[in-house]
Amino acid sequence: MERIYLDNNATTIVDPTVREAMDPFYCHMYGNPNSLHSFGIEVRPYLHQAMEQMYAAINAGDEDDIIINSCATEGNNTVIMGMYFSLLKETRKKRIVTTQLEHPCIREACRFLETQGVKVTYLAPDRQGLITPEMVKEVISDKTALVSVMWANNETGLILPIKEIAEVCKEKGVYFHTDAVQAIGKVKVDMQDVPADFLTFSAHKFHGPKGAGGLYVRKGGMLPPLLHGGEQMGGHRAGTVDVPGMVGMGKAMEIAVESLEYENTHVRRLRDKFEDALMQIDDVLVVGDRDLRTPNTVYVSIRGVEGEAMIWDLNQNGIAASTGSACASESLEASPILTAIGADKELAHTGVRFSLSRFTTEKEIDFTIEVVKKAVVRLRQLSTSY
Ligand SMILES: Cc1ncc(COP(=O)(O)O)c(CNc2co[nH]c2=O)c1O
Repeated sequence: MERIYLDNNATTIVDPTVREAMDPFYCHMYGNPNSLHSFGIEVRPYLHQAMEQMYAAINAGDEDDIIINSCATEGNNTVIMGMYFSLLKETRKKRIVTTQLEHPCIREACRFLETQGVKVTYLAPDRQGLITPEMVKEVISDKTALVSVMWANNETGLILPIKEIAEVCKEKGVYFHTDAVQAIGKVKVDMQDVPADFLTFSAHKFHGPKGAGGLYVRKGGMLPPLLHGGEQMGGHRAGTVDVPGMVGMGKAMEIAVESLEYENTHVRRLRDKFEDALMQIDDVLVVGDRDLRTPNTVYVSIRGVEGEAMIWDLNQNGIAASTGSACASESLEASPILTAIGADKELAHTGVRFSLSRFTTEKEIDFTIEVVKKAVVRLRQLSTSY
């Protein structure tokens, strides 16, 4: 059988339709959009179309901004560092509230600001693995400059109550940022319904190209640029625009929103079929209520089976999964989410994440179920603790 890719929360295949849309901008229409001659002018309508697709995909207001950048790591750093230079340095607002669930690019940016004298609160998830609006309300003060909470967790797929958290922040007059990397294309993202001030996304998470990302800034949101230089993106992000990347991201975002129904029916059905099969195995813990998770993700702990050992076994059978965020896959620390929900230390090291996509087939899921069952038997026989 062909290799099976079940690590879509790490990155996704570029949709062939997206690739087709990108192709002309490598060797045919390759001008710099800032150039005044025909080579530059001819690409601009395609960038405008891409912007229109992105605005429509998240229902952004006409006076809101979407700043095109290289990835969500850049977008998240732009928000965190931008807050520091626009608010934290100059005003009495010296605090940031975020969570222990965030991706390393949020946590590490906050840790850097702590070395600059900023006080950061890292909220711990509850026993269900969630951050609640009440938790945020409790720690917000008149010194809080920014609250940053991810829309959906990359390891477990757990969806956080972003609308309610954004409403708490609006009521308190505190800027709110959400990292929506794992939400776009999986749940509805509507900026007229969710009063977030900033939102970040990354094209390679929804079948667009790697190296393209976006930062939504609601009208009136002031953020200094992270990258200084030319006048691109209205001075909000210097650097020659990645034309094929931006065209690809716009097309991918349009398709991702059109595919929401498919993700939440067909992909969800395959995920649930896989999860039901996992639950037939003794001493297995699946993190989070499946109705509170993105439709493509299942994070499972199998007692007596080290996460890395399972990943190796799967890989030997041509199946790609992960122990969690690839950005942190080298760290052998226990998962904070498993620790927070009360999983014992042994279980907290056994997490394996499977993340499907609209390209996953039922045949692939059926094959993976058989491989996992055999791997559990084999690895438990080798275990000294099971
Ligand atoms: C929630 C979240 N935020 C930010 C990022 C960083 O995005 P990038 O800058 O485009 O790379 C990721 C990537 N998450 C993962 C990358 O590999 N496995 C993952 O779970 C993510 O899942």
